[in-house]
Amino acid sequence: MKTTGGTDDQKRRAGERAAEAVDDGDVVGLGTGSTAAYAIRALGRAVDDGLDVVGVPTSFDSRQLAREVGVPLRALDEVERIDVAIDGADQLDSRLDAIKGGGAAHAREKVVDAAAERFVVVADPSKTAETLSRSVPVEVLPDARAAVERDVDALGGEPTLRRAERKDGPVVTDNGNVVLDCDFGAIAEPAALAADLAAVPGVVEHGLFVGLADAVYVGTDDGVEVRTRE
Ligand SMILES: O=C[C@H](O)[C@H](O)[C@H](O)COP(=O)(O)O
Repeated sequence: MKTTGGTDDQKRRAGERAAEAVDDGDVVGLGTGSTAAYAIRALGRAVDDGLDVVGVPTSFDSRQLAREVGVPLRALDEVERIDVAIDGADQLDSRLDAIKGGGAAHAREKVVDAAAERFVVVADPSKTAETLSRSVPVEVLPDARAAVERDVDALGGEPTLRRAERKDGPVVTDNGNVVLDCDFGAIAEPAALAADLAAVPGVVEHGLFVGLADAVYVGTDDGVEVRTRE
């Protein structure tokens, strides 16, 4: 499922630049995916050098990596605020709206990213687009799959159950649910589609992140392009 045309160096530049913007004493949302991982590793090095931060992980993988690199962790319900969240994206448009969930982590990511005072997306140039058009990952209660498929179809989408690669059967999220990748073609009104999907019974969370990002750091071959919400 995960596809990206970006290079590791582009992702590293974006992740490391975002980590540099973390201040002493910050509570940091730790996103999921290969780009956010560079930020987590950079934070680990900064902690070694004396930075005082607490990380709130968004997935099994981000928790594991943060532990490995020595970022102190708290669960979301153990912190009173999140100062900044750093997270990747599968596609981004010029309004900073995003599609996330290529790694099926979007439900917890959305809670953490939305709770953050400042949400920074880290990406490579292959993720940017004028209009969002990738399939939208939709996390669904397993028993509701068929009903949600019918509702997605009625909304003009084409749902496909995400299947595991090294196991028979579906991908099961960190929350015990399944994922429908829903192809809506070019998404002219992301906010309207986000509201429609959120209203479908059985949908736990969808991967449209509309109006949430404050800034996007796009790593390029020779630097980082910073875009902020106007
Ligand atoms: O579920 C996964 C997350 O939404 C990731 O942040 C997203 O898929 C981007 O990952 P990557 O940086 O590996 O392309």
